[in-house]
Amino acid sequence: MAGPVSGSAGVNGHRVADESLLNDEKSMLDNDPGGMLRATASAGAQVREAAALAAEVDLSMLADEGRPRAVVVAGIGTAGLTGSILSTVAGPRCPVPIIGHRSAGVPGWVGAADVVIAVSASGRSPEALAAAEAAARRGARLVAIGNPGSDLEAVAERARAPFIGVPRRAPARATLWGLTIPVLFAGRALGIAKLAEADIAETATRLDADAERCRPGADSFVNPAKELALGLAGSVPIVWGSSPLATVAARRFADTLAANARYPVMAGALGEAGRGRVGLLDGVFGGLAETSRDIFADPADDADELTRLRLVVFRDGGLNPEDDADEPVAVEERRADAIQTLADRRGVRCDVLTAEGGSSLERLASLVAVPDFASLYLALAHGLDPMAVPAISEMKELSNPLPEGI
Ligand SMILES: O=P(O)(O)OC[C@H]1O[C@@H](O)[C@@H](O)[C@@H](O)[C@@H]1O
Repeated sequence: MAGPVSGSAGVNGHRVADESLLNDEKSMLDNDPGGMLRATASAGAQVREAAALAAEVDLSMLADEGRPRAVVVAGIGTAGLTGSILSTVAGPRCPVPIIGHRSAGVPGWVGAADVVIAVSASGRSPEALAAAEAAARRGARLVAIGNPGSDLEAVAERARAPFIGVPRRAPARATLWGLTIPVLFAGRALGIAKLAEADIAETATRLDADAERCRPGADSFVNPAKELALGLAGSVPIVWGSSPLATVAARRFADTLAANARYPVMAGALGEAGRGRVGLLDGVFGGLAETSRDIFADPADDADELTRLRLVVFRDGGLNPEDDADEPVAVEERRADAIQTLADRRGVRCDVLTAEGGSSLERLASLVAVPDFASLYLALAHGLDPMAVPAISEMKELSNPLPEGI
């Protein structure tokens, strides 16, 4: 296997994924100095800790004035994803619109009849801070979630708004569960999301069990995350979700594959993809790659050359008949079967993950846990530190205004 290369701009790694890098637990931990594997394995603990922290905060004032006109979940990156999770848990019959807002401030219509949930793992993102400030200015009910002692806590305090402090022990993207649970508590206090204690406990237990199956010491033939990562290696991953819940998990996988493993990914809802994006199965990375191959070429020669699509389908068996969704489960199921048939016809390999569990929170967790680990193993197989992402820091540096006087 070729050694690591130094790419332009000081980016180092192996161009071709090296499975052997996933065999030795100690060297994997050495190559993950920021502890992303450990942080990801703490998902179950994050759920329990965040539930305990959220339970200590009096959220009753959120419901004081009755049902809000709308709920805005403001935050960027992983914090922003919590808004989609709240929508999923609230379900298709939620009587109040839940709007994710992923840029600074709040939408222009937000006023005293609305609730703003401002989320930031660091408690420092300009987007969440501006949202909390704007909510307070406009007289909207506010709850803020993030790192204790942060600017966000100070804004909440000034606004006399509840603040749920979740200690930041890892980058935001490895703190998804610590941020999600308080957002769901706020949704429950508002009467728009059902969240039974048993659902929280079962979700935490499932995340623990998945972390155990995906632990660094478990070899790739018994470790579903290593298996998924190695299958995706060298491909262009396409991740489609069969239902709204599965689509949230698909988007999460795209985020972690891009940030941790630095792979280009397309992700979205299968229903919508079927009317447009599915066309990519016919192109140079899909069916055309198969037909254009020189049949006399040595397969070993083009193994590194030919970049192919790899489809990942997240299926949500839709176990909650009470959800009473607009689209019958059978339609989703047929569509998920169809895409697998189509991929097969084009010679595109396909991985399928099917949600498990009784509550929507647990089903979501069952589609997030293994892919989260897979994104880390894919990074490690390329010799990349899954935590330090130079492009994100450089992007921040380049887009920050110069200090005055320079
Ligand atoms: O959750 P906070 O701390 O506001 O960060 C929001 C986002 O910021 C970006 O710069 C990245 O670090 C993302 O991974 C993160 O989700």
